[in-house]
Amino acid sequence: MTTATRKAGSASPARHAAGKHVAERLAANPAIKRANTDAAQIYQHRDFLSGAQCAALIRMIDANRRPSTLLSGKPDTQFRTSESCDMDRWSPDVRPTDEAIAALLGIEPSHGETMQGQRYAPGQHFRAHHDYFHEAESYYAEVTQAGGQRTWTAMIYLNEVEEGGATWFPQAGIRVAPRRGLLLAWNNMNPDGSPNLATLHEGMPVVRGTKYIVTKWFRERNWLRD
Ligand SMILES: O=C(O)CCC(=O)C(=O)O
Ligand SMILES: [Fe+2]
Repeated sequence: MTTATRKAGSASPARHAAGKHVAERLAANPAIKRANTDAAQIYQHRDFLSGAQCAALIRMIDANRRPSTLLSGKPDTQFRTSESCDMDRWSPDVRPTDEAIAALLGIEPSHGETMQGQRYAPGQHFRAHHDYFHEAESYYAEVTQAGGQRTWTAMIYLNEVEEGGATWFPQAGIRVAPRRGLLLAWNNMNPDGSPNLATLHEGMPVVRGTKYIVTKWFRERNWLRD
């Protein structure tokens, strides 16, 4: 199966350019390892954050968590059972990490949505989904008004989980276990800038322990208004 056959929406020059630019930058970084698949562009960076930085973000998530929501407002409450926390991007505890992620990928910080923290207790999960917006969904026009389509996702595991909680890409055949400080990033688009079906992924249930991550989604254009 080639990536070219796995489209789920329109291509775009901006998405194509973002894919190429970021992939070239990551390929040139010796700290980055590409996952062993052609189905999607998936990358890892170990120890992207220090233990102290992870601990500070965990404290913030614990203090501000609320039930996670879904874009589509799906009535299925079992789809995403974790808790989330919107982080203040201008806070001195958040901004350096926020900007370091953007710099690693080579994307303007203004294309990034507000960083979110996620917390999964035993049994909690985020079922298989795409991070890009589906063109056929009723929410599409509204959510793409600021910034357009989502291009890259970056997430960082903030702690070790005793059992479970891996991030699984069933179609790309990649499974990543939580490890403190590990950054995982992927392009939600195909090289031509169309949504890549094979980026389907799932936050598998935590079995023992608690999983903490931060997630950052980037857009093809400015998401932040001046
Ligand atoms: O928890 C995970 O491993 C995946 C999280 C995720 O897919 C997301 O936040 O979009
Ligand atoms: Fe996701």
